[in-house]
Amino acid sequence: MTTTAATSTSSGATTDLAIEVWGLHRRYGRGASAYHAVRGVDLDVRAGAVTALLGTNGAGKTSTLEVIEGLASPSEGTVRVLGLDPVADRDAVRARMGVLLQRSGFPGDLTVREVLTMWHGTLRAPMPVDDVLDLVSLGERADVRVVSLSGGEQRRLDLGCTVMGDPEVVVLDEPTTGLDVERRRDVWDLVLRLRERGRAVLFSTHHLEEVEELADHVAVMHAGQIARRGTLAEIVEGHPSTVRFATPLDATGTALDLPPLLGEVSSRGPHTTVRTHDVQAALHRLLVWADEHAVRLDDLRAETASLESVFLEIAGRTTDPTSTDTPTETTTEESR
Ligand SMILES: Nc1ncnc2c1ncn2[C@@H]1O[C@H](COP(=O)(O)OP(=O)(O)OP(=O)(O)O)[C@@H](O)[C@H]1O
Repeated sequence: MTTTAATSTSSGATTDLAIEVWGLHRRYGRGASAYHAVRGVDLDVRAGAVTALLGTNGAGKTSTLEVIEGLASPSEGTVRVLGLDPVADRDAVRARMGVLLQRSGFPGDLTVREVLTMWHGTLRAPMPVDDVLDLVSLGERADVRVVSLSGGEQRRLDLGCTVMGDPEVVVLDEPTTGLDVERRRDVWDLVLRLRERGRAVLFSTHHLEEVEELADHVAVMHAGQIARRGTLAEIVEGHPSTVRFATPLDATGTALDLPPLLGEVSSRGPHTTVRTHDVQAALHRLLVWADEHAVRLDDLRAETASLESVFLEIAGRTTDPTSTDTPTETTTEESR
């Protein structure tokens, strides 16, 4: 069965947006000591697509997801899940949304099968317990008590409960935390299967490779805001590539004058970095210049823009291995 969630807008038109967030703010506490964790987030999550909320620790991912999950009200802004308010219409939304929290609280003395059977009883049209055990590879652990499960097994049990009701919308807060590489891949497969079935999946993560593997759309969150969003290609597009090399010196140890290199050139300690939108031309100019001047370029490296370079820049760091040094010079050379 493949279904696509379609919800009605206020104008009566249908949309394939399963989750819509406009101008979301979330503050903890009141008055002068309030902490403003989410600062004007807009987000769309489509049916039949996987959306990643990628962010550093404390970026505000969980604070945002909790509002979408109906566990907290927005301080400001609007959230709609399948066209409904997840707090005011909580019962209607919960029947159609599966949620994986960062931590679950199943009683430790219940077995895996007992937990799944208990959860089964709370859902309208659940999958059989044995199917869920297979789906999350816990068949052989069915009679083990929750307290004796490893962290990864507990995570898979949580995930089993999340998908047992075959929800139209699935929200996963860091679904692969604590899982080894093999189990992480199992979760990825599960997410992709949900997408094939037309489900809308929103997950938060710190893992770049998880985003690259799974996400159709990415929202990069930092300091309570969405710093960038779009497809992976859209996010990376427009971000400069880098060329790095040990700063060439003359016999007296003075840095040689470089040719125009089609980008922003900066020197940190013994290295020079060029950030450019035309890495091939910049490299060509550099190598021709080095040949003509009989200069050897040590530690020469070229790196095209990637999700990692975008993410690290947003997080306020750089991929430059010499970045702990103090910058000594920055010039923009397009105009030369
Ligand atoms: N109940 C709370 N009271 C006060 N501050 C809070 C509360 N919950 C979260 N915060 C703060 O809000 C900010 C955002 O936290 P949140 O858990 O949403 O971030 P996150 O992106 O999910 O981080 P992580 O990846 O580490 O889970 C953090 O600075 C956090 O300390």
